[in-house]
Amino acid sequence: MLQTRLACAAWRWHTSAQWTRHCPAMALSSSSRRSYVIRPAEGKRGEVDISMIPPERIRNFSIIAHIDHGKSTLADRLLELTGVISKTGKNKQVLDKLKVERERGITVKAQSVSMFYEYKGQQYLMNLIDTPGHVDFSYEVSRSLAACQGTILLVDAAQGIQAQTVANFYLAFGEGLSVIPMLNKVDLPTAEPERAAKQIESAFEIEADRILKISAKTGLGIEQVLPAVIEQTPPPPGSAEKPFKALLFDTWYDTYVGVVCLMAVKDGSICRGDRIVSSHSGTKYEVMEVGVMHPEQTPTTLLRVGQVGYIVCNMKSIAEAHVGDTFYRDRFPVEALPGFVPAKSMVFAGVFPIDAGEFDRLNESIQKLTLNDSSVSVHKETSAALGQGWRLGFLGTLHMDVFRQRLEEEYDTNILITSPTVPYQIKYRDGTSKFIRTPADFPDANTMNDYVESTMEPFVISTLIFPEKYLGSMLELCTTHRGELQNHTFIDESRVMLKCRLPMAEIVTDFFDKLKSKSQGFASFDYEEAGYDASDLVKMEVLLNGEAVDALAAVMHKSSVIVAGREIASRLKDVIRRQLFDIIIQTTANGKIVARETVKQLRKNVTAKCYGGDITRKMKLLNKQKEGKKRMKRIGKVDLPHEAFLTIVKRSE
Ligand SMILES: Nc1nc2c(ncn2[C@@H]2O[C@H](COP(=O)(O)OP(=O)(O)OP(=O)(O)O)[C@@H](O)[C@H]2O)c(=O)[nH]1
Repeated sequence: MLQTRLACAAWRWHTSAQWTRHCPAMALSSSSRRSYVIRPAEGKRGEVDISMIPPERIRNFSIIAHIDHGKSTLADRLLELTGVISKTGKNKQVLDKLKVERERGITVKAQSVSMFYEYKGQQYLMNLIDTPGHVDFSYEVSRSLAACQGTILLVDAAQGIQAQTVANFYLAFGEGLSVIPMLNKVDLPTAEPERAAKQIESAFEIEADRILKISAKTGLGIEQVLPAVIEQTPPPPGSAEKPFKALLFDTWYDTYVGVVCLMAVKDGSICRGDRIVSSHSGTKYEVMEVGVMHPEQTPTTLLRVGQVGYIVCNMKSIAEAHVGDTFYRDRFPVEALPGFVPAKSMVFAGVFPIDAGEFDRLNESIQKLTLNDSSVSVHKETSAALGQGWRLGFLGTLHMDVFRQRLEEEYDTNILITSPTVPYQIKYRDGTSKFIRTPADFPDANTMNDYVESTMEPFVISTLIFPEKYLGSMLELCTTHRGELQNHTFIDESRVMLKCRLPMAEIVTDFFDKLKSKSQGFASFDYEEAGYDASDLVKMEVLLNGEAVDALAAVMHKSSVIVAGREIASRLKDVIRRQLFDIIIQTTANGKIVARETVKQLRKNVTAKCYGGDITRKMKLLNKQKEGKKRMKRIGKVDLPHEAFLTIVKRSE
């Protein structure tokens, strides 16, 4: 420990020109050497010590692309090429570590990995950050880009440019990153690399002859990828002589070591035993471990300027890790980095434990999971129907669904989640305003006119890219969702890019499903926020046997009330099981009843069909019924299944 500390201290005295000669690694015992020596690719000679790599030979880069264009598969090939994982032929999206990612085949969490690569006789440290493609996770992309100097823009040669290709290109361009264009999937019979290259040329003003053509699946052209990254990405800026300064850009919770912070070191170096300070809170911490992802957490002696690695320090509470925070060495304060614009929640949903006794455990699970996903906002909420819970804010409905799945699978929780709603804004006559995250807080229809000046809803500018033959149906889709066409342009002879201003609430419902079905899967879609506008909003309430259920209330545009009111009542009728009494379902808006349905009473004896005395069969049926009841919530006298709370969001044509 002391040895490491001395080595680290000695290290700081050396200029970058002297560093190889006086590398502290040389002073360490062979046992401590093991912790920072990483083997290069199979068949290559020797071992590589990460502290031996000067910043000029570090490249921090990411891969950005539209969903499914092959980022994670390309990452697999690069990890194989550099010997981080062996070439078994079985590696599939190795960096998609979460169960939810493997099940859904999508990346939801950016992952970083350090690799060594020999180029022109020199060892390079290549830090790759694999990012998600879906718009709901673009916050992960923008945070990751802050740790990089270059990015591979990957485009499927068969599909060409899609909506998220455009959005991610502009994110990288805005960050000033060097963009390395590549066409993937050239092995596909449907690939049209020349056409896709032309699209890249016309949309992003990138010369077609700069674009590499590869197949991440077959490995074709893979050997050109890292040389292109080295040639086209500048080394990380920063100085070895300046005091330590690092950007915290990701965190997660590790069962063994607790809070792990992923940092990009902007200046100086840090090692175990050092004391660091958070610019955000001023709290001091002792560094317990530093290391790189290779692909798992691999301890190293130090992290130095230009590197991307993790730090474990004695953070007691998970709330202390503030993504975007700048850390510096105790007694060597630095100017804080600008950090990140906080993620803005676009949809909110209530989360409640099915069993109220589970509240504390669920609270802890939510805290741990939000540490791994800082874009989720958390507020406590109490519902008359569902008791104590939380109102969580997400970046979109896929984000919400992934969070729910992770909460249930990784933390073994049994939760009830309500229909998502967008944040509405209420402007009052006294000049004040308020954001409404839950429909239950929407002003009462009877008294609203006395004190409310206007109700506002959030809008987005959406980008749709699709083959020309779908132009008519795409325009119709936008107008039926209260969209306002802004413009449309051709990105090549037969593909259209359409920009349209839409209320965010329309996207939360079923816009994406309809887009896919109306374009037979050929349209892609992305959006960015575009502020608030006044809108004629109404609160719809649901009454069960005359009792309003706050957790089922929804806010909607006046024009949707009749259709939505009928649909909600009829969907609830479909999902509520018959009980020992009639259940009257009513939907109301502005104090008027919009629709009414009845679930007729039924005495249900699940074992009735079991003639004879087969007790095991009876038990099986009773257990099955009990299992179903676990997901029920009793509202007054009525048992509501989980699906009842999600009926508000779905809408048919
Ligand atoms: N034929 C062919 N298929 C490929 C190639 N690269 C990737 N794929 C396939 O394309 C699908 C998506 O690949 P991923 O690597 O998961 O794509 P991704 O961009 O990481 O996806 P997200 O992270 O969810 O955005 C998988 O079924 C891959 O096997 C390629 O070069 N050729």
